[in-house]
Amino acid sequence: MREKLVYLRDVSYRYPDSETQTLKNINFDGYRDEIILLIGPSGCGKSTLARIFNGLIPNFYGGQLQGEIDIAGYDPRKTPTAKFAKTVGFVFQNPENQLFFNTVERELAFGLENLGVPPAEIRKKIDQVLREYGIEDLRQRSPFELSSGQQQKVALASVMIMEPQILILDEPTANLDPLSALKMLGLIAKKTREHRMLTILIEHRLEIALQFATRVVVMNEGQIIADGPPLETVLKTDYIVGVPPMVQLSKKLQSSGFPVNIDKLVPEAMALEIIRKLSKGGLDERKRREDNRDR
Ligand SMILES: Nc1ncnc2c1ncn2[C@@H]1O[C@H](COP(=O)(O)OP(=O)(O)OP(=O)(O)O)[C@@H](O)[C@H]1O
Repeated sequence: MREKLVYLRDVSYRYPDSETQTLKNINFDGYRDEIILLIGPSGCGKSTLARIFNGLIPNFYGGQLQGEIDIAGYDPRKTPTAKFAKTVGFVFQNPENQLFFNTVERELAFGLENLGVPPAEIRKKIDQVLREYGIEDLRQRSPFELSSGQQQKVALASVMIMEPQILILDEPTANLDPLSALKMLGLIAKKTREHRMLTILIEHRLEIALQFATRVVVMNEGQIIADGPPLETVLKTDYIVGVPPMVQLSKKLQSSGFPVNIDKLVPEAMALEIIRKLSKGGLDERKRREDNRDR
């Protein structure tokens, strides 16, 4: 049976000075091994929902939070945010906001030191993480002198060194070029599989993110309006999100009676599928002509 790590029932939330609810009747379950892509128009409540997952709501933001909540056994209303740190890793859109120390090495050591991990073990873990994320050469550098892409990697590494069960990423590729974004999300997907985490990804770059997501959740005006397999769910809700051209093309082909089955949103896969269908159609047509001639 799949292991449930997040359980939300009828969850609503209102910020302290707000007159309206930002989240309304949210029902959401998240399981180990999932990469959930959370999408929806700007201001629909994605980051607000993410702040419940890591306990910043209500612990830091206050406000009125209602409903049943279980985040890996914790209710954020009864658990201090610091206690979430080992269980829920969070990478912000702007990594600078979560880097505090004068060297990358210190940055990576901080969380483990707080947990009382012995120094020799911390050193071993730092060596391993620096290697895994390809940032060995940054060890003694100041995080504040690094490029945005390098900072994103350090922020992710400093979260992953804690071996969280749940990883929340709020636009982790916002400052990256397309190739670096692809590599970053590829790395996150690999780590999700290796560490058997639940990863929740808020990301506007759908054409890249859809290649890695195992499920898509769509929000609008504080509510979840669709939840299911990635392509199917995006196709159903294209009036709300910026649908990548590849998805639009597959939808157009489908509605023209030419369904194509693609599981990867890459031109090569789409081209192969179309060629396969066309040549099959071509063969069928040749056979029909031959049959007619033989009659
Ligand atoms: N600290 C806050 N206090 C009051 N209202 C807030 C606060 N943070 C966000 N909001 C409001 O809550 C609503 C949802 O914001 P949120 O940042 O969750 O949306 P989002 O879907 O993540 O948007 P984006 O894609 O632009 O990041 C918005 O109307 C926003 O103005």
